[in-house]
Amino acid sequence: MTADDLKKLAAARALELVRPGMRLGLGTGSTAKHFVDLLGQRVAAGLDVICVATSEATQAQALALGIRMSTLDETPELDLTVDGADEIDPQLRLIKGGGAAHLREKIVAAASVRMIVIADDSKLVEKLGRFPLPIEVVPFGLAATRRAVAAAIAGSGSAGELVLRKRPDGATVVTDNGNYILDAHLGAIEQPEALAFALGQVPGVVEHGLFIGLASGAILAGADGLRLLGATG
Ligand SMILES: O=C(CO)[C@H](O)[C@H](O)COP(=O)(O)O
Repeated sequence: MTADDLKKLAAARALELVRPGMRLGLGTGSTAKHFVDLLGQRVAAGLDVICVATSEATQAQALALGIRMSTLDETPELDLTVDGADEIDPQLRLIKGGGAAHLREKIVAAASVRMIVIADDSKLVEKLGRFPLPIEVVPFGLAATRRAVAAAIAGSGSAGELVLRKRPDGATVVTDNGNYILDAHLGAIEQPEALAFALGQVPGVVEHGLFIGLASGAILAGADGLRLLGATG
């Protein structure tokens, strides 16, 4: 099985959690895309749900599939969000934002009674940090914010290079919210909670990709089948 087959397997298992009338948060990325595709098939067959997207890309995909879309202003509480992740540790702490969508993803997850993570099992790590930690920052004052972010990282016991995220054509990546992404190459994050707190104190940081205490469960697909972490019933 390819990694993409595994992502689809995890997405299909998450679809079993969906009930008629649910208010759903729809994640972003290649794994979440499978979930939205499968949900679209169920909607075409008559399932009635209302959804909030975590990115413009997911919004466009869902609308094209005929899924009824709402906003957090109209629907401020969601029953279930299904989203991918870049890394998942055994305590269900996550790194997200590889697709630059972690600000909306975090807002949507926080508005949800449950957040279920779907991924292939290569995303499961003992310690977060091998994947660069995305930090969304406002363009104004970038150099000053960057220095403050570096100081916050050092002060919370981590170290590593900060790289302004670029597109393949060399242009700076701009998020759906008009901001930039600094990717922190940290290697291993020994104290995720301390780092999350420190980054949250930096003016100019809009949101970082550490998701702590947000995921209720994870569905991980591997060559040996599905592995469930936390509450996935
Ligand atoms: O956080 C995300 C986007 O901001 C994605 O969920 C994360 O990057 C995983 O993506 P994929 O399912 O394509 O591996």
